[in-house]
Amino acid sequence: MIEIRNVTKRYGSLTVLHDISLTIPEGEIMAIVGPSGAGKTTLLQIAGSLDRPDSGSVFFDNTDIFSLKDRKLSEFRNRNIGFVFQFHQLLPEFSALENVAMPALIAGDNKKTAFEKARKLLDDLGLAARADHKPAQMSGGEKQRTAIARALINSPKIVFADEPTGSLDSRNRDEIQDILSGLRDTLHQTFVIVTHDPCMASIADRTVAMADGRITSETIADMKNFI
Ligand SMILES: Nc1ncnc2c1ncn2[C@@H]1O[C@H](COP(=O)(O)OP(=O)(O)OP(=O)(O)O)[C@@H](O)[C@H]1O
Repeated sequence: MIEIRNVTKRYGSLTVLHDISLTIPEGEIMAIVGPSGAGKTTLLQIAGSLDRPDSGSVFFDNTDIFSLKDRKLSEFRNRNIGFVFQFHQLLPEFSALENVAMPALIAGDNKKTAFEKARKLLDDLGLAARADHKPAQMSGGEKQRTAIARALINSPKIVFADEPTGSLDSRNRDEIQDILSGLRDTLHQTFVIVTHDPCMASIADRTVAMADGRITSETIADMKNFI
């Protein structure tokens, strides 16, 4: 269970998040939607510990993550949180297999274990034949599937995804959506996904709408439960 409590973020005189509180339930896909500039990415970055709030806190189970010093916070992030970005951010000089194995090696897995886990994930995501390819030798959809495998390798509590289908055509978008909802259904993987894509929001169990740095509604799929 992840809990965002009274988070405020300012850039100079601009307040981009106003006293946001939000609980992220385990095993669900939460979509965050809203117009450009609403603060979605800023909230994702803070919830994912990549950026610190000016006030407020983020709890992962009982850990107040921003009470950790930078090095401990990096370790915590690497073990517990996966990220998928709009542009895959794979390292160009490494193969798909090496890119996926990297967070496991950083977390302390030995090479054999890390590469076995990476190969299994690539197999599961239909990329067995691409394991030795570098990002430049893969399609956009394949790169994004590799990025998802990388996000999953340390069995994170949660995966944060910022516009994961934003750079893809509709066929690849459908494929990524199927993968994400499949991971939710089989592994109970928790996802928080910032998206402008209405189809992506349709696989969400819960949709949080933001505007001007505030949460304007929270809708649970099929229940039309607004706050
Ligand atoms: N590093 C920064 N320095 C100054 N202002 C910033 C910074 N990052 C974001 N902002 C501002 O904060 C506000 C919220 O930005 P954010 O990227 O969180 O919005 P968003 O809802 O994700 O938008 P989009 O859908 O366009 O990605 C915007 O007004 C943006 O210009």
